[in-house]
Amino acid sequence: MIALMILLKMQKKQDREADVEKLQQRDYSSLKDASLLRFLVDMRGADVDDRQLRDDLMTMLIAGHETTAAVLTWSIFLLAQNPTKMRKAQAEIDSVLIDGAITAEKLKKLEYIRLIIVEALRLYPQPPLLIRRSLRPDKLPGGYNGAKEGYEIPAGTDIFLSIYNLHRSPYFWDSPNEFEPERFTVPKKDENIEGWAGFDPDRSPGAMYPNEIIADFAFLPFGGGPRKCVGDQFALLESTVALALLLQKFDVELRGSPDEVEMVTGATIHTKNGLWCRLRKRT
Ligand code: HEM
Repeated sequence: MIALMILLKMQKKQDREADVEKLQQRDYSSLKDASLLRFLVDMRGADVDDRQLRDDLMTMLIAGHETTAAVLTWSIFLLAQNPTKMRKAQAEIDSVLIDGAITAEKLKKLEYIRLIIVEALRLYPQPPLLIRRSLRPDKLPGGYNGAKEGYEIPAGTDIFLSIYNLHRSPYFWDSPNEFEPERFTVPKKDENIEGWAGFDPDRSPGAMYPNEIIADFAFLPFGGGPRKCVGDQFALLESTVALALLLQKFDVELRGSPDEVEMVTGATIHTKNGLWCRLRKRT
């Protein structure tokens, strides 16, 4: 943290010497010290205090780093227990990444890899809880099997939405605890669940992943509404590249039983003692 504060001071000092218009037109690709911190300092201007900058940086680190690390961990955990699905993923990778570097075009074609990642987010949502505080008194609808008259919410109430439970609810999902990336390719009717419109990919044509609109908010891998994740597309691309490059080169097995990999929850769901694997180079 001290190192971070020193870095902040150095970056802010440089800004005082630059003029504002030049800052706004700054070409980051040609900058010697291009970094997220540099960008935040530029955009926030000289008035912002160190605490705010530190908080912004921590938000980006936690929001963008822990979450992506967690989804990759659980994707590997699930694949290692499902060798048939791992081979299916590798067949897709082998047919798409034939030679040369990964390009945007090739990435688009790694559809099964993306489904694996979002299925891992269904089973292990990051974060597992979304939290809201009501600013005004409100009334929430009772929902399916809930109180007919709905729920009064006094001002100042903290509301915890368990996305973990929503994503494993038998109302919305067949075999909810099973790892089944293929489930997202099939539309699902509303199953007479009052207030739910079912799962319909036609609701968001061309979407990069089965999003909250397609699932009518039964699936919130990146949240929804005004506070939805700003990094969803980037996160999915980044995770696809990482997972594809790993599976292209290695077969992965768990070292030990899956039950030994205990979940610990906080801002994200992570493993208690890491995910110990045996990697075998593919021939
Ligand atoms: C797999 C990776 C990721 C997952 C699962 C994820 C998930 C989420 C979720 C569920 C929210 C909504 C939180 C809420 O409603 O309270 C959120 C917000 C946010 N995410 Fe992500 N995220 C990921 C990656 C990223 C990346 C890579 C970045 C930045 C580059 C990022 C930046 C943010 C920010 C800044 C917010 C707050 C948006 C706001 O409140 O206006 N996330 N993320």
